[in-house]
Amino acid sequence: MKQRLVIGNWKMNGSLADNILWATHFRHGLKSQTLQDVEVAVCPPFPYLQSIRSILPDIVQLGAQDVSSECIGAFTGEISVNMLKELQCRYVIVGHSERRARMGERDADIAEKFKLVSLAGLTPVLCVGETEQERAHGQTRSVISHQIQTVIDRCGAHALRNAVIAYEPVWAIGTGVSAELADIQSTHAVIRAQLSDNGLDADDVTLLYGGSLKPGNSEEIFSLPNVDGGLIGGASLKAADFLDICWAAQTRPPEPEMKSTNNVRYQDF
Ligand SMILES: O=C(CO)COP(=O)(O)O
Repeated sequence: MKQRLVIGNWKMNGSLADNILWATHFRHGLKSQTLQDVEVAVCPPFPYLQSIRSILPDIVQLGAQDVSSECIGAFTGEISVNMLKELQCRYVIVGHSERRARMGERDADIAEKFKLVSLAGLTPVLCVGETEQERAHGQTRSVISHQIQTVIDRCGAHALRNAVIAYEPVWAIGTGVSAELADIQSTHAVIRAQLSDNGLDADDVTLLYGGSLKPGNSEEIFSLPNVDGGLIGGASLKAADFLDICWAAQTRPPEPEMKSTNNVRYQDF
């Protein structure tokens, strides 16, 4: 079975002190049991990348929440892919719906970012998903298909090999209401069909679900045959919750007593 991937996207949350505490708790929590068949990554805010890297064990990968579509030069406030590489990022999120909506990022900008990330040898995490309105108009498939096709047309299908696509229905993000299992399953199947129409194998691309994924629903979502893991926002902000999601992603589940249902396990740290 394919290794699952669990990525925490902290967005613009926490102070330096909070995030250092999170990483310290997570490191201690990981010691309680070896994670099997799961790759874990966290995407802290840019200024904290280096501090978090220095605390987390090497088995936890670092990711960035965004990247510039330019390589170098007079682009005030931008962060290049080479800078992310220097900071030991392995994953780079591109096209998150919050950036599409609030920063006006278009599919073409996102495809450019995707290209730079893959050329740099890092792994792009392409976020796709429909808004509430698009869903109500029955446009889910066409929206997602366009988001993916723009990247394929700009970068070539081969660029998606070993890449990650995260299906994040916009209406499920931060709402506490995740998509129905059947909808996740069918949308992921549609994405896989599009990838295969473009000459890719089903296993070439890691397909994540994101949107109100939490300890209470992660096990059933990860059990869907087309889901290779999750991209987690709110529930990644508590180390204990994120750890529980990581345990749930294991293909061989942990012993029941190793699972945490609250933060008690961390009181000593
Ligand atoms: O946007 C997300 C991850 O990128 C999902 O956020 P939530 O898990 O808070 O719904």
